[in-house]
Amino acid sequence: MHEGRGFAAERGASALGAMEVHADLRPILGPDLVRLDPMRIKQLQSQVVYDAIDELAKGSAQCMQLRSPLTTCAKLIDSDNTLYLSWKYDQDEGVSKLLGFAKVGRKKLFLYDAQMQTYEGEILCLLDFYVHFSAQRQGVGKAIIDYMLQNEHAQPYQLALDNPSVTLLGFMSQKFDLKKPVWQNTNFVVFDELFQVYAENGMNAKTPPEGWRRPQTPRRIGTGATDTRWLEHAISGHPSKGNAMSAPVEADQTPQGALSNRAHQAKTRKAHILSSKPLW
Ligand SMILES: CC(=O)SCCNC(=O)CCNC(=O)[C@H](O)C(C)(C)COP(=O)(O)OP(=O)(O)OC[C@H]1O[C@@H](n2cnc3c(N)ncnc32)[C@H](O)[C@@H]1OP(=O)(O)O
Repeated sequence: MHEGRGFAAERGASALGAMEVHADLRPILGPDLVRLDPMRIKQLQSQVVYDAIDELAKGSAQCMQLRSPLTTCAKLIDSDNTLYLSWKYDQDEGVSKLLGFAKVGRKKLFLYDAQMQTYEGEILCLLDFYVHFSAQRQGVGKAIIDYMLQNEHAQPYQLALDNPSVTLLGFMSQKFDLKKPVWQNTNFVVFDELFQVYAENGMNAKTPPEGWRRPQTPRRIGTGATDTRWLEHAISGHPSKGNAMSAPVEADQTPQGALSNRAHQAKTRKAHILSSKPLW
């Protein structure tokens, strides 16, 4: 426990329970489900909260066997991503407990459907999602995602998942009835429903959503020339804010990290998931 900072950051299988802060965070965080965009995080000006979020995010990295966390407050402040945090104040114990979070951001993705038809659009991406192990399977994750979707004005099938774990795919199947993941070569996963809704609506493929323009040069993805469609449900965002996929990849670049970086993890996880019998 770091007494000077007023929080008890447990690691691994400690008995402390969810990430605990020996302080009442209600005046700082407000409600127990909270949307923290970069501006809000900057305005918090609370090292205790920053440290607590960073510790919780380390738990996520440990779970995914990553050498360094994908989420830190410092990185968030410098990004276009938003953190949805679940926490609670325990009056009896006088501690605030950080239970879990989802980090989302909008990215411009090129996607294949199951028939290898390509699509292009800005998609709401689930980039990091974690509930402390002591609070898992109690509805916290579902509450975070519901709150996030409501705030982002999105439906579950409109989400792209960044390198999802088997648990996350099971969660999406069980809680949102999304059972047909379509793996992309970028290691994002979208769901078949995304393309079905597009097809059912019979939209004119030549008409991009508002705020979009077609690529200036024809794109070639993989080996074949592609006929790119616009995703009807692409969410318009802020192209000027650098949501493009050319943004730096958060991966451990050291030689030791090479084997455990996210891309490597994703490849092995994807191979494992695709070669396994479905778990749900
Ligand atoms: C894009 C990415 O971030 S990929 C990484 C996703 N994160 C992880 O895999 C980290 C480890 N897992 C977790 O942190 C959590 O289990 C989460 C975030 C996936 C879900 O949060 P929870 O609070 O447990 O979710 P919630 O209680 O709302 O729903 C539980 C459902 O999730 C799935 N689930 C959660 N834990 C498990 C588990 N250990 N084994 C199998 N399924 C599980 C099941 O579908 C479960 O439904 P059930 O309990 O009715 O069987």
